[in-house]
Amino acid sequence: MENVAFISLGSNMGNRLEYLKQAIKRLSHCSEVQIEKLSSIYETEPIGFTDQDQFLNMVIKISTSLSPHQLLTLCLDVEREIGRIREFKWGPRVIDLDILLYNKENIMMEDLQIPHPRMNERAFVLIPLMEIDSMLFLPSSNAPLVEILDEIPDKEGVRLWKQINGEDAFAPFEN
Ligand SMILES: Nc1ncnc2c1ncn2[C@@H]1O[C@H](COP(=O)(O)OP(=O)(O)OP(=O)(O)O)[C@@H](O)[C@H]1O
Ligand SMILES: Nc1nc2c(c(=O)[nH]1)N=C(CO)CN2
Repeated sequence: MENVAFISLGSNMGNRLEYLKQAIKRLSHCSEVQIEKLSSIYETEPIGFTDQDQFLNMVIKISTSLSPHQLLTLCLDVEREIGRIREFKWGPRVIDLDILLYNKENIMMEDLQIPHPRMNERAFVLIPLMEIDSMLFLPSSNAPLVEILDEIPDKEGVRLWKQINGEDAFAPFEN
């Protein structure tokens, strides 16, 4: 499949690991998506709205024949199928899927911005993303993401929770 995308996953309600696993399984069941790599899973302090439970966060690399908007629709469908209910902005969620990067494209639409507009402020996104590919640049700005991560003050709030080395989408979840 000709396109490469990176997706951030997060969950801070219920069986967080199970929800991450379900989301990856549902993405992989799409014939136009191939899971290429998974980061480890990190337990992270909530950012933005802090009065909520800690998250589990990770990032996955996929290859896909879906367009950016088709990929967004798939991510929103997966969130809805798993049972995400949006009560308020940045509130608790069983699952959240954010498209971080899609090839080297810059997309600025009302319902879709890629690169994700807040990814360069978030250690809970950049740490797992750099684990997958430390050579990534922010499209158009030519800024290496590893240097952007160095500038983020609060990296203590992101702690390794489950080391994942496999490139198989589910093996790391089975043990
Ligand atoms: N790159 C993107 N990935 C996912 N959703 C996006 C993206 N850009 C824009 N959106 C839009 O954001 C809307 C709201 O997303 P959501 O409620 O999950 O925000 P959030 O994840 O809680 O907050 P944040 O966007 O700061 O991570 C989605 O319906 C979608 O249309
Ligand atoms: N630690 C952490 N904080 C967040 C997260 C998240 O996934 N992890 N997602 C948010 C909105 O997308 C807001 N704050």
